[in-house]
Amino acid sequence: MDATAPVLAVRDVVKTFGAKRAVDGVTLDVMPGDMFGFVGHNGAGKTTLIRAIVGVTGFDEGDIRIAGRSVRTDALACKRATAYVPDNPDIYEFLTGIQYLNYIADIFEVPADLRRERIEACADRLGLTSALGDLVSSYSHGMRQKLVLIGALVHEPTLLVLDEPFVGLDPEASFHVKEMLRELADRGSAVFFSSHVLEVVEKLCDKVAIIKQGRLRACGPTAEVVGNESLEDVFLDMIDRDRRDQA
Ligand SMILES: Nc1ncnc2c1ncn2[C@@H]1O[C@H](COP(=O)(O)OP(=O)(O)OP(=O)(O)O)[C@@H](O)[C@H]1O
Repeated sequence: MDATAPVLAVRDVVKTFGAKRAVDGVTLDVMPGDMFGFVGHNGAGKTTLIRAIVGVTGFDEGDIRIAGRSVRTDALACKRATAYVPDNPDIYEFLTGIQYLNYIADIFEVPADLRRERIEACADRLGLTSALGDLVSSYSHGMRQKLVLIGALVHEPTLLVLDEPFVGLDPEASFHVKEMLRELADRGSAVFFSSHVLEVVEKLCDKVAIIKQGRLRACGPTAEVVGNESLEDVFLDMIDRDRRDQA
């Protein structure tokens, strides 16, 4: 993989719902090794952009490239390089945890010994090993979240996209997930995730983008975006300034 080429390149992307411009001309690059945090208020456009990136929804204008390939014209290659952890981990309830993981590993053609090794390591770390034989229908939200995450890591994606990955996780699981994401990025993959937990984003991410009403209001290395303030201060100042400008 070329370390100087973006794993994810979003260019002037617009997504409309009727008259609403949910994503309004967003451009950003996520590089190999990046932990990239995507923050914004409720309804700002985070999930809409994430869905466009992973190819579960289309978009009206612009271009999205994953490892140099366009999600419009080379969708399958893009999907092969990507793992997606949605905010609502609705997965096949009639499968057991291990059946689900083997299903994902089959799709991504992960060899048997490698998948066993990865599944064991991740499940042990997240405390899910003893539940892998149980039906997904018996899992709590947090257990489903962990299972989807293990499924995402089982094929060592070039790009991992997560929507609110820490919601529903207990503090210990949250700690391990942060470590696992960091380790994936350290191996050269790119991690892009949305979160409302600004402290986590500030601590974990080397880059951050702030979206408001579909437009990027800040984007770059976390240290530069934050300056001498905290990410929370920057975010709240932005909202205050906008309120004053509108008054
Ligand atoms: N399927 C849809 N049909 C119509 N409008 C939609 C649809 N999906 C999203 N929107 C609108 O697009 C805008 C952006 O929504 P989106 O879900 O991307 O926000 P978000 O930043 O992920 O919010 P949250 O933090 O609450 O999850 C909102 O105004 C929302 O109402």
